[in-house]
Amino acid sequence: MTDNAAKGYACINAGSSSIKYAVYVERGAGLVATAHGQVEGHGPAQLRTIIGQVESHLAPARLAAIGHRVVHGGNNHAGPALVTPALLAELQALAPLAPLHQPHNVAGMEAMARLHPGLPQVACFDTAFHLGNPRVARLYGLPRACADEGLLRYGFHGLSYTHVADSLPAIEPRARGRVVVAHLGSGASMCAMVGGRSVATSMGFSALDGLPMATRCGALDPGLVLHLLRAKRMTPDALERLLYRDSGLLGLSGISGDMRTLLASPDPAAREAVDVFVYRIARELGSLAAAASGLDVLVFTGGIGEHAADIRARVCAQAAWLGVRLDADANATHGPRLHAPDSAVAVWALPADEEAVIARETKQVADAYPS
Ligand SMILES: Nc1ncnc2c1ncn2[C@@H]1O[C@H](COP(=O)(O)OP(=O)(O)O)[C@@H](O)[C@H]1O
Ligand SMILES: CC(=O)OP(=O)(O)O
Ligand SMILES: [Mg+2]
Repeated sequence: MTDNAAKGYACINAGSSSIKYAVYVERGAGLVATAHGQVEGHGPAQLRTIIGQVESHLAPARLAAIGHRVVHGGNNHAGPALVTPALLAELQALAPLAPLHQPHNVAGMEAMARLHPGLPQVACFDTAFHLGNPRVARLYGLPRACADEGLLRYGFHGLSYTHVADSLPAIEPRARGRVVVAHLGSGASMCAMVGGRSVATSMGFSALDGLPMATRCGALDPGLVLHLLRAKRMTPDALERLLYRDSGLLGLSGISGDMRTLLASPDPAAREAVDVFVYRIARELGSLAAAASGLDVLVFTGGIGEHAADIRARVCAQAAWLGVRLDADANATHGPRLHAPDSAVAVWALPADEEAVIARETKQVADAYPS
């Protein structure tokens, strides 16, 4: 292999339940995916599997850089950044704010640095897409000093929203209007975009806020947290476990955090968990439409958003007041165009492809790096 070989990029997306990965190689002026995959869990064995997959799907390209999804970038990163020892320390310090993600994001970087010392690695931030939200959308009703310390809304799933913002103009004439995207996966959030930019989002300071998720609680009254600390004498660790791992669809159903399992279950508790999920999405949709001053386009993405026709139908039925009308046949076959001819709102189901955004951002940063 020579330096003239095309450049290849490995993309690593450590989510809460699994690691997704992809290999992209340069072809002409663009990037083409040669592999896309997912491994359950986050340990060294999973990283070894990914490394094997990357090596076998790279040739004849040479590995030019490795890109990582990083869930929390704090306030300092409005775009992707080269991984340095200082950046790693900064990302580690943010780990308590994203305990299901950040430790795995950092572990992936450290493992790849051991395997490929000197190879550029790039951090691609979920938070970057929302950093330009208006200040009123970022502030909590806390004393000003709290905001000055960084106690603000950040928002996540930004790589997925970037992918939607990038793909929508090719298929939807009103893509640059008032768009709400529902990213419904193991983690779930929603984002209002105007002109292709985020103006508000359902997640906040941490990836706990907003919608109930597979195992996370979603928005809570902070008074309830105080009650758990005081009256129930919960330790911070026990509280973290309750809110991040034992709540959401899993906690509500007592059965599973996996939507497929719940939809297949006749158990009333499974049905109620799904009811709460749908209800909260519909309420958040109204809130985000208010933040965007209206609704032109609604996009569903993520594992549930792409594949669960029943969930989409129920959310859209509750959004009839906004002018949403679904084409039942198109919805049953996952569109991607889902709206009926008389719908005031365009509705789409689009695949989540965070790895495509990681590849593009990684190339952009690595190309500027002296090799
Ligand atoms: N055909 C389907 N019908 C309903 N739910 C589905 C379907 N396929 C996947 N899902 C759900 O998607 C969720 C996982 O979404 P995904 O975006 O892959 O998650 P992650 O956040 O881990 O990346 C799970 O709840 C799973 O049950
Ligand atoms: C931010 C977040 O919740 O990510 P994921 O959906 O990958 O768990
Ligand atoms: Mg995900």
